[in-house]
This record gives sequence, structure tokens and C-alpha cells, in this order.
Amino acid sequence: MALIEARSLGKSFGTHRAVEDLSFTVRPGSVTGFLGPNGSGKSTTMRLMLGLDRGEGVTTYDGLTFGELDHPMRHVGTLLEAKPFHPTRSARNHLRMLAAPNHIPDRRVDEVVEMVGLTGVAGGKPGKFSLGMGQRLGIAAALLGDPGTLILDEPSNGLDPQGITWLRNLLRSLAAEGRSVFVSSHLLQEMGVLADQLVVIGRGRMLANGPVRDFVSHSSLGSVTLRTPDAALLRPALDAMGATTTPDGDDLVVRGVTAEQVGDAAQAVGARIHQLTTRQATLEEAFLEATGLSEEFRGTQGEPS
Ligand SMILES: Nc1ncnc2c1ncn2[C@@H]1O[C@H](COP(=O)(O)OP(=O)(O)OP(=O)(O)O)[C@@H](O)[C@H]1O
Repeated sequence: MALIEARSLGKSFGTHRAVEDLSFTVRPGSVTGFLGPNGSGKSTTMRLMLGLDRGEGVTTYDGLTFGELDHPMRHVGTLLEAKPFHPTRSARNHLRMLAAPNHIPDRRVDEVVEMVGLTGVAGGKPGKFSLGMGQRLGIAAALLGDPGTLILDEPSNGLDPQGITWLRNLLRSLAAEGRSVFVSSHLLQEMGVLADQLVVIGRGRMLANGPVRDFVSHSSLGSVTLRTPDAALLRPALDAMGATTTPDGDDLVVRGVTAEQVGDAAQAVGARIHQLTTRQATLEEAFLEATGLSEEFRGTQGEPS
């Protein structure tokens, strides 16, 4: 049940700066989603957190670096993109080989095989597994040591819709037990239901870090739709507040201000409101908006694409 603290992580590949000064925490009891466009540095960041890549900064698990943990597998379960499965060893034996040096009993191997739904095929060779089955085996390996912390890079890759729902329930229940879960995914809609916290990066730099609901509610793509017979009175007041107002049939769609601000402005100018609804941006919209800013940033820096 470790508090993960990543401080000032950085990494260059030659002249290319892949990760720049990333600091964040992942708290026990939470699922923290790690989002960023392709090539933005998510895998590199995870590798840095686990001491697999040399770079700048430090990551601690309840104050200890990964290298300082006595039995890392019992503290931190990991799933990274490259899955080193032995081509001829059975899935169950693959897990036993990982378990033995960590003093994890065979009983636990059977438990995790069942948890990931591979009981019927655990005698088979991972080389013959589908992408989704291979992914389940990787998740089983991450869970072997019953770790308090999970770092999972794209665990939903290759899973079908049932598999994605299963994974969501699994990760949420592991977090509910007090574990810290740090997970990257391209599936934004899924991340919106899975994660309660987000770390969003673009071009290796931090774009947003905090609760999912704050990330979404701060997006300017949310809107307030209202119906008023006094649009001529209200629109100038909203414009003066920096809002954008767009007529939509009998309605007025307002962006850039909250519903409360619209209500207050209406009262101040004596405009009647007959209907008012709010629409929050989706996580996808908020993500595209945030990472669009990062593309803009790239343009101003003159970096290669
Ligand atoms: N071993 C390497 N040598 C050189 N460049 C690398 C290496 N690994 C990653 N990079 C570069 O670092 C940047 C970040 O890559 P990384 O794989 O961490 O991104 P990512 O966010 O995980 O991408 P994806 O979502 O596509 O998996 C990319 O520009 C990538 O080309």
C-alpha cells in the first residue's frame, strides 16, 4: 500500500528530450491514469520509475527506491510493454519460475491464474496465446507477489470489451483494498470510468495532474445551454465576461463560464431564464484540448515532430 512519489524525472535519447521534469504522486486507494499521445514518454517514465532506464530524478515507494526494496515483486507489480515469455514453457510454469526466487508459494500461482481467468489454459504455451491472453498472463505476473502497488503500461491492450470490463473491476477492487494503481491507457472513455486521478503529459512534459473531475471541468469545451427571451440583454453581459455565446435554434450555447456565472449575470441585467442545462466536456475532449496545447508548445519551441 505504498505512496509513490516521482520527483523531477527526466530522460534524453541522444539530443531528443523524451521526459522533462515530471513530478507526481500516486496515492494508496486510488487508480491514477497516465495519459499522453503516442510517443509522449509514458513508457519511458514508467521505466524510469522502476530504475530500468537511466535518467534524472527519483521515484520512491513509501520512501524507498525500487532498487532499495527487499522483495520488489511483493511491493510493486509491473506490466510493461515488452513481455518476456519463454516460448516453450507453460504459462503456469512461467509464473512458478517468477514466484520461486521471491519465495512465493505455488498456491499463489494458481490463485492469480484464476484471478485473470486463465485456469483452463494455464498448461498451454504463451507463444500460442492471443494478445489478450498474453496480456492476462502479464497481469497475473504483476499480481503474483500480492503487491501494494501496481504500475501497468497499457494493460487493456488486446482485451475484448468483456476483458476491459473485467480489468476495470479488478483494478478498482485492488485500489479499494488500499493499493496504489498507476495505469496508462489509450482508451480515454475507459480511463474516464476507471481512474479517479490523472497524470497527463505531452512531449514528455506535465500538462495536468489531479482529479479526473477537475481535468474535465476545467476544459473550455464544457458548455451551458440556456433559453431566455432576453438574449439581447444577456449576451453583451456574457461577452463582457469573456464567454463565447452561440445561438442554437431557440437556445444560446455559452462557453467559457460556469452555470453559476451565467445565473448571476442574468440576475444582474434582469434577464429571465426559462431553461438552463450544463454539459461537461468528455475526458476525450479535455484530453484533446490539453494535448493540442502541447502541440502548440512544440511549435513555439521549434522542436522536430
Ligand atoms: N530506446 C529508445 N531509443 C531512442 N528513442 C526512444 C527510445 N525509447 C523511446 N524513445 C523515444 O522517446 C519518446 C517517448 O517514447 P515512449 O515509448 O516513452 O512514449 P509512449 O508515450 O509510451 O508512447 P506510446 O503511447 O506510443 O507507447 C519517443 O519519441 C520515442 O521515440
